[in-house]
Amino acid sequence: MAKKFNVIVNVPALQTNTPFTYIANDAIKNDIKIGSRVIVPFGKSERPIQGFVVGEETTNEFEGLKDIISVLEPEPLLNKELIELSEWLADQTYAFRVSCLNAMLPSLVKVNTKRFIKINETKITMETVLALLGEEQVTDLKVNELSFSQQKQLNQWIKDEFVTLKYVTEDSAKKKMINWLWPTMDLSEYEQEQKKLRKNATKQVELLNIIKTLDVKKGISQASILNDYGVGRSTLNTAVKNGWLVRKAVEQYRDPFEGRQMQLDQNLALNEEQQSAYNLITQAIEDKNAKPILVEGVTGSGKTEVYLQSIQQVIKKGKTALLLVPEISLTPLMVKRVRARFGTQVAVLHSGLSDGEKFDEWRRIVRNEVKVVVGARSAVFAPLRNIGIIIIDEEHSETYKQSDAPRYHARDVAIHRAKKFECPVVLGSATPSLESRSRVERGRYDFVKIQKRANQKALPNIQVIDMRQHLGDGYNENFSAPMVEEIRHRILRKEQVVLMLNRRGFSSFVMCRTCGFVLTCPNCDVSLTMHMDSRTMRCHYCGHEEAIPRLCKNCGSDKIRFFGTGTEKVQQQLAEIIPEARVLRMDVDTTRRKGAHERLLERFGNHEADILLGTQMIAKGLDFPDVTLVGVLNADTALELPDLRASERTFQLLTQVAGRAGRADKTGEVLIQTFNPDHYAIRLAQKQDYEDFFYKEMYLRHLGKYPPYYYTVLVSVSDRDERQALKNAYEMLNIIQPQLSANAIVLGPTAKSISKIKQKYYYQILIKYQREPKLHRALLEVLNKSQEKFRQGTRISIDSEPQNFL
Ligand SMILES: Nc1ncnc2c1ncn2[C@@H]1O[C@H](COP(=O)(O)OP(=O)(O)OP(=O)(O)O)[C@@H](O)[C@H]1O
Ligand SMILES: [Zn+2]
Ligand SMILES: [Zn+2]
Repeated sequence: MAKKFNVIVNVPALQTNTPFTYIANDAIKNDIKIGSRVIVPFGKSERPIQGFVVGEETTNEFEGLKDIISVLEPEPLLNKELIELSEWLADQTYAFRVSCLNAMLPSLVKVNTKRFIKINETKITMETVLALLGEEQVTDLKVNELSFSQQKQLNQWIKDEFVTLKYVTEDSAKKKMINWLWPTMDLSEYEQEQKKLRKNATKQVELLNIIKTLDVKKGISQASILNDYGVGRSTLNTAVKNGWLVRKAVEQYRDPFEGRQMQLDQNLALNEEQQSAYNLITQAIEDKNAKPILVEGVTGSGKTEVYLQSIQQVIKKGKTALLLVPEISLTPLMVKRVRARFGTQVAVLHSGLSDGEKFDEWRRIVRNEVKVVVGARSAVFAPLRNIGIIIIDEEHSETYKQSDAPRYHARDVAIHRAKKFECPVVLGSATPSLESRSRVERGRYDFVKIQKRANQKALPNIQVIDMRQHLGDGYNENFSAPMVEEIRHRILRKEQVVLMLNRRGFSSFVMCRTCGFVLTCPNCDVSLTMHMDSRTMRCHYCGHEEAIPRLCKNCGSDKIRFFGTGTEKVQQQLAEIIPEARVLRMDVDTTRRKGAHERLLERFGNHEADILLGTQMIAKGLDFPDVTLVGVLNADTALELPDLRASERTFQLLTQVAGRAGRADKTGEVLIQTFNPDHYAIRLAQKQDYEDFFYKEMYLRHLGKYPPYYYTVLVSVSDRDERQALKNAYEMLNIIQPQLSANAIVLGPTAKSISKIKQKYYYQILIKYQREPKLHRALLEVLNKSQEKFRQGTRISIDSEPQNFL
């Protein structure tokens, strides 16, 4: 008996939350599991498209159902738990189910449908068809590229059945296959073979001698025989023909750590505070308690050591662990530390990997070959089974919130998954988000503090330099006299310095020096802004995101300049003031190439430089024992932003970067240059008093009716026709408003801060609320409406807990 499955189809134009039912015939029904990717026919044309199996259908109705064409892989990339999670995620983030499923998978996994022309050679010759259309069109038909006369002729041929259109699907997820060779005979048989050879067949003899040394079970890669042993290709082929060796293509994982050495290390003995954090976590593991635990530990308090030992405990129990870090390519040190403890049991997922590497790491996880996954935001969907702990390091980081649909926060997803697995979620930070810290107050999270540094030293002393008074006493606008003096001292003492140029709030863009091309958003008429945290170019208006280019998109030149980082200029100024200082610059310009970030840090660690000069990317995670001075050149660039979290972000950044000083035996010092020395975010960062900051900021949020006192949701509407945009915004308001109580605050519809972008007008509605039980359904209705509006050209998006309201 054939089976039936419910499939969510991947048609971008048809954003749906409802699955369609398909039949799985006897040949494939046993290969299909919940989570499998399948190819199914869709629509009138029965175009083959990709879909995700989300459930089995058990009714007896087969009428009118179509067959599943094929299954894409024997072991599904998603499992039942993740399929269920996608349903929850769609509901929580007001996104369509298929966007959630796509967001969960590594980017490589996409299926493209191609059309080609099949020629009926009894009626028409291949030459005639090729003459009209050309080979490219015949193998990959793109009707929109044909002239009208070509289209007309083609349509006639189709009618006359001279040709037919066929579909092929191409899965972009490819395994890497390599040739492998195994010996087939035993030693005496090889001796026999050798005797049969002619005297001058020296190459064959040599090869036989190599074969005799091979491990029968393990075999050897063809590449190794050719390159390491210098065997000729034809000699090898003859050997295979003679039956001396058997050759097979085997799958090989692409290893993101290829060629890098790994030194295993050992547990450190925990100090008293670390021990109590560890005890709280391991107790929760024992009790299967999924209540999140906030670990508020000052910089350098040894939180990482606590994570590692907790993970070890989980592995001992035969379970797996998930460790999220802000954007892992920025914290290679963290990956190194995890791998030093757990070796090859670790898989890594982040945007710095190639698509192929990501795909392979993903499959290692699917096949239960790893125990620990370290990754950035989207790694929260890693298909680990039997999870025993989820840790979110630097839990306050804004990179955990995705700005495109599905607009999820990794913390919320982690908490949801942890409930399923009955395991603890550990949120770690020196400066927790207000959201998390306030949940501690309300008893929703457990809480433990680590107040002392692991080295038992005091936190570094922080001095604030009022730049209004020091303007002109230094050498230029970036360096005050005290800053220069302190840097000189360190260089004399052969200690190291970290200098940060705060770029938050500055817009940085990319220009080609050869042709002057500026990278702009494909949707809007604005230049894309560089984001160091996610290493992408982002459009601030539509949320479009793409990789930072290496070559000019216009002329292909590699002479690309990144404007606005300012670090280059500061580096020149430093060279004039302190010519003897050796400076390493770390910004998007110097870290574009894969692994460059890591190499720079390694060189700094080896004392190949005295000063590490960089943007925010140096604020997190660095742990260098000889850094005794941290200088912040400009603390306040972000304070002026119309962003409700401006103070919180500034406080977090300053505390983080200050924490890079004095982490080992030597005492650390921090200098902060600012034009706003009296601002509370700067004063409290100077005291490194998170708790004080928390209460002060909570008070202000309370006054302004902002998160975490109020929940927020932002509904945005855009259209080419301004009246349509506004009209639709009101229509959405009319769906939402009647469902709200008098306590909710509705702002808008108002035009966005830049209201017209590339012929499109933007309006938004912001809702602030505390308890509105009917709001959720109203927003789901808005989502449903958005599908209908999409066809009419209006775009509607819903962002729950937006990161900013601009
Ligand atoms: N129990 C311990 N005994 C000795 N050294 C320790 C201990 N725990 C941690 N350390 C060392 O202290 C330093 C700081 O630890 P770690 O980087 O884990 O702190 P952290 O809290 O994660 O810091 P941050 O939040 O600033 O990145 C590291 O060099 C680490 O090896
Ligand atoms: Zn845009
Ligand atoms: Zn160019």
